[in-house]
Amino acid sequence: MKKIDQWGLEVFEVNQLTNGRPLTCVTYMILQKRNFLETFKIPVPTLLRYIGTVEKHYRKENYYHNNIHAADVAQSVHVLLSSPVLSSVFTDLEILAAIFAGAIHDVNHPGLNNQFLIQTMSELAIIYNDVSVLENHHLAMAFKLLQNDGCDIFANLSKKERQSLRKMVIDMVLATDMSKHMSLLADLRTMVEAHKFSKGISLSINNYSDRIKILQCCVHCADLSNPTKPLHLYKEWVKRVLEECWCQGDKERNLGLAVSPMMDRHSVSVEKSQVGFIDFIVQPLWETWADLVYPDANKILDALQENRDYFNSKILTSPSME
Ligand SMILES: COc1ccc(C2=NN(C3CCN(C(=O)CN4C(=O)CCC4=O)CC3)C(=O)[C@@H]3CC=CC[C@H]23)cc1OC
Ligand SMILES: [Mg+2]
Ligand SMILES: [Zn+2]
Repeated sequence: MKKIDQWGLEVFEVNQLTNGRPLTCVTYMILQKRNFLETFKIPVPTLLRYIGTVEKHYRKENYYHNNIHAADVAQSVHVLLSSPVLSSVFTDLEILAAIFAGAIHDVNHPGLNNQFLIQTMSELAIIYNDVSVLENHHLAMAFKLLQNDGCDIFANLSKKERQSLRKMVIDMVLATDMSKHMSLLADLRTMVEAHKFSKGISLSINNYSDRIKILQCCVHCADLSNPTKPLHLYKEWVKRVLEECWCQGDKERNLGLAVSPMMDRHSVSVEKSQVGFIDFIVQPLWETWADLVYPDANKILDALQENRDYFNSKILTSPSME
């Protein structure tokens, strides 16, 4: 756990070493490291009870959207917000909100995406009227669990702090809905461009909409950070996300629904889909983030490029190669 501050934490080892409680361990370590247990008067038993309950509400049967992914995203948010360029930009409350958002952002994920839940008129889609169905569910579940006996980790925050934290967490988790990706990226690009003109002035942002935009991008970057991690970790995440997608594809096929491209175990090219995912989604986002925190994310960008080249080199260019 000495590596809690490093990019590329061996989160699958942490899962083994903690008997399947990586989220509880990682969240405790991060809050302890940042002295947030004292700052926000969070009793350790309350934290362990709450985050332990949240961890239990992640579905272990999911190959990808499980408690290990949550631990990975929370820890990635922690490292991103430790970036020197961002030091003294955000308040402790904002950082607590972002780490909390990372920890709970996929809680009780059913292993199916919004499109499937909407198409099959699932109970969740009915409850949330087809709008960011999963993300609304994760938020509602996380805040509901706070009301369990002895679980209110924010009991000693002021009313104003609790309201502010709740709004920021809602804004951050709703922004992990991939349907918001393009608009979030466009806003981040606009801010980075504006910041370039105020060259030299450290990132000073005093309005909520700009501050929350950067925090939303931070959690979104963490959620899309698999391709920026050491290759052995990235490959494990690829295996897991495909297994989960293929299970959905099997359900779609059995229901006579159109099988989404990435979900069809009989047709997807693993390598091609990773190169496409990086080129269309991951690289543009991380390039913009790296611009914002220049030069702090350069090594992450290099790792992303190396991983892209690895998968690109594995694409079978001609049948003779097979
Ligand atoms: C480790 O590998 C992955 C990890 C997460 C995801 C997620 N994917 N998604 C969307 C699926 C549909 N999308 C795409 O098809 C993107 N894309 C192309 O444009 C060309 C090829 C390709 O894959 C956008 C992302 C999610 O919504 C998941 C939930 C939230 C965040 C990322 C997750 C995808 C991964 O590998 C493709
Ligand atoms: Mg999600
Ligand atoms: Zn996620």
